[in-house]
Amino acid sequence: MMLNRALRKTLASQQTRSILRQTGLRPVRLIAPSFSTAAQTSSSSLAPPRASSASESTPFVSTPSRKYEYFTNVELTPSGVAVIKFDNPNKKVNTLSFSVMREARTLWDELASDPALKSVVFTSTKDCFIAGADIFDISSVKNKEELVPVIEEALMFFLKMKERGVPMVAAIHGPALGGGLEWALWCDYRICTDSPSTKLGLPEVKLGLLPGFGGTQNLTSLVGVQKAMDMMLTGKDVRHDKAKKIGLVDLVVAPQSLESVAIATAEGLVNGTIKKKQPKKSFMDKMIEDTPPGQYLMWKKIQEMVDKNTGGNYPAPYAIIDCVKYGLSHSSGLDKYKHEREQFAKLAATKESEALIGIFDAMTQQKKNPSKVDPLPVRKVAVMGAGLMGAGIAQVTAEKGYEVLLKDRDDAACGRGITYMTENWEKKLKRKRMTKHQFDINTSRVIPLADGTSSVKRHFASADLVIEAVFENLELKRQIIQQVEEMTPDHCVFATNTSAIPIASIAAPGPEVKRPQNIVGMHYFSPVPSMPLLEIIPHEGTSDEALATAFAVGTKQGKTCIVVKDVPGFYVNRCLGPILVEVSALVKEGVPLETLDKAMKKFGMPVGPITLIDEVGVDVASKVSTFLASADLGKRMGGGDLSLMTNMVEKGWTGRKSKQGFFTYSGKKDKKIGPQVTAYLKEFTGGKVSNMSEVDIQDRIATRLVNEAAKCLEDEIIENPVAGDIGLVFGIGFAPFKGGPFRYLDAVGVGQYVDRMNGFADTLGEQFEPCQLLKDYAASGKKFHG
Ligand SMILES: C/C=C/C(=O)SCCNC(=O)CCNC(=O)[C@H](O)C(C)(C)COP(=O)(O)OP(=O)(O)OC[C@H]1O[C@@H](n2cnc3c(N)ncnc32)[C@H](O)[C@@H]1OP(=O)(O)O
Repeated sequence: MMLNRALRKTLASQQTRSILRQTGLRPVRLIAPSFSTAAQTSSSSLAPPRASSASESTPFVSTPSRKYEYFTNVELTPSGVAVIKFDNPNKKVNTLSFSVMREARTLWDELASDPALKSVVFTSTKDCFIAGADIFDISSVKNKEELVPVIEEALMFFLKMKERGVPMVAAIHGPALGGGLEWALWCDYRICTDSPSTKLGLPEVKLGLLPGFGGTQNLTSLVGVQKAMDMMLTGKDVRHDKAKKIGLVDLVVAPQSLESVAIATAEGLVNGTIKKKQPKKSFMDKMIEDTPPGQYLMWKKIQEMVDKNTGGNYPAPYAIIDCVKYGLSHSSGLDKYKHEREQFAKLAATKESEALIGIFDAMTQQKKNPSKVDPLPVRKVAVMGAGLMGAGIAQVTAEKGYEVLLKDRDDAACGRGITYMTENWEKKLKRKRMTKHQFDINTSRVIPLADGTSSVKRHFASADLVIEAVFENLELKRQIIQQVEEMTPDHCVFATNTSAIPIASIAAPGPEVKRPQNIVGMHYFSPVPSMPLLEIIPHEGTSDEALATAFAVGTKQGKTCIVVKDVPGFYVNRCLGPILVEVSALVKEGVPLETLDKAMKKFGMPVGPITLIDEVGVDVASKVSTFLASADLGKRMGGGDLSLMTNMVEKGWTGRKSKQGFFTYSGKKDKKIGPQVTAYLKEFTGGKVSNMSEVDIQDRIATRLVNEAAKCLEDEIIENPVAGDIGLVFGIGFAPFKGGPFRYLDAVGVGQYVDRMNGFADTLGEQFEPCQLLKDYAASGKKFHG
């Protein structure tokens, strides 16, 4: 959410443009990226004096074995700096679990009583500062009211540390998220590294929560309302340069200098050579945040954005707004923190939070490679086909450090692919989501190769993985395999990006295919750079190595991977089939298109089904649904009239791309239902108009989707409900606050769901009959998630 930009736009339109030019867009000076550079400007307060080296430290606790479970032995330097290092044993990241917080209190009590203590540095032994409060501890508390005293204890602990009156420095390398950043916000000085892994953020909103360790208050005082709201309402993290620019950190250094600079800073804060920074606001920010008209506009804009983005379905953003507003009107005393923790506990008890935490858990679980063997080492990836799909795959592959060959039939086709990638990277560069250095490296990693280029064979001779993204044509795909097998080494994995052709047919042994064991399906979603899901489809003969390799590369490309069975539509499109039929049935019954879209947006889908069809293309939706209708889904594809879309394709109404689908598009945002579509629908429906209730529309579409997901689980097309949830949330945007189809079933109650489906089956037909698995769960009262 570009809150700042939006507010500036509003204010600018109110005769403040000149002020904006003079003040609001003034460039902010960035800090030198490493300590060595900072040290050259030694008179600046940004350049701390040389640190007493870590090797001069004397052990504070000189036990031979480790004294604390979650911290390394704390050291006190000769100048009285205590270096406290978070170090969760046997875990990749540090979290603030209940036990860590308990031990932190004990540690502090011991440390604070030492008169030699002059200042403190908090840092970590891992490539992670702190990933936040422990999400699983929060989930494990059944009665969420019990979280209030737990958070109160944490707050008392932070206050107690502050009361000791010694300067505290947070030395951050790697993620400092949620409660981790909140810990740093209690410190007097924050230093972070310029490593790409360093990111600072308050992502609690993504878990349906709010920052409960004082974050809503402390972040707002530090960086101002607009920037704090932007961070807290979107949950997005910021990198070192942005963190410095907005005043979230005071200093940025190279990782190798972090500890010594932090110690030197702590010493400087004690002896007065370094001053604690006071938050500063630009003139424009003061106008917006500190004047009644500015505040009025600011809150109006924030409210509008939250309403638009959440559809009223997510309580957390509203609670965050409430806490910040409360804090601004109760700025002194501890009331504002009390209010914050009470709101936190309320949110933690919501079903939305439970669902969103479920998604986090599922995403984490899906990062684990399910294969029994190690993936093959992959250095070079060849992408066949430089269309939208191929270029997108090449882009995400190059971004993650692989060498990429982008092959197509001629220079023009390769050029289009390269242009697509370059334009995307230029956008990132412009938005400061990528440095010029990264841009240059990425572009240099991709080698375009047109058919017939003399070096093709040489390049392919060292490819470890080939991903094919050409037309959906079985013969063509097999011809490509033949070419590739001739040029590549024996270990090279061949991944086919198909949405419709069975992997088994592509990999069937024959003159074209000699290494079927190396073939696996990798089904990407379009547009590849922004869609988070990847379906990985082994056929019966796929080797464990090939599967493991596809999974590892997909995960490294930033995708959440689910392994699915080789059946028509795989998982996501298979579930989409029954929805498309049901949409055609509802349209045939005379439900207006806008009503359909509105109902499903209210259900929580990011866009309604009519808009979705126009966006993916009426031709694509029509092809998928007719393909699935002729596949093995039987009665589950019944009950509609797919000529709705095939007629449209014949008319050339293919959706947004042709400016004419269900809607007529006249601009980026302008769309309406034109007279030709109204006339067509009149003919299609026989003039019927239905005033079906919103709930009935939602249930008719949702039941068919959810039933198909359950049938996929019954038929072992997906491995478990976790994969089923993540697949539909990330693949088609199934309401994230419902947590996916299986969490949704658990929340509604499978028994009730089955009753609803049976009711529809009685009146509308067998396409609504619940699958056996749903009937079994309804009978036993079992839940999909524990
Ligand atoms: C009042 C305060 C409230 C809060 O603070 S709520 C929590 C807010 N924090 C977050 O939402 C951050 C969540 N975590 C992440 O975004 C990522 O993780 C990281 C960026 C920190 C690291 O990513 P990567 O390097 O890819 O590792 P990985 O596979 O995601 O996680 C490694 C292990 O760490 C566990 N983990 C990560 N964060 C937390 C957490 N906040 N609470 C509990 N566990 C966490 C995972 O589950 C997994 O565990 P396993 O290895 O057993 O699968």
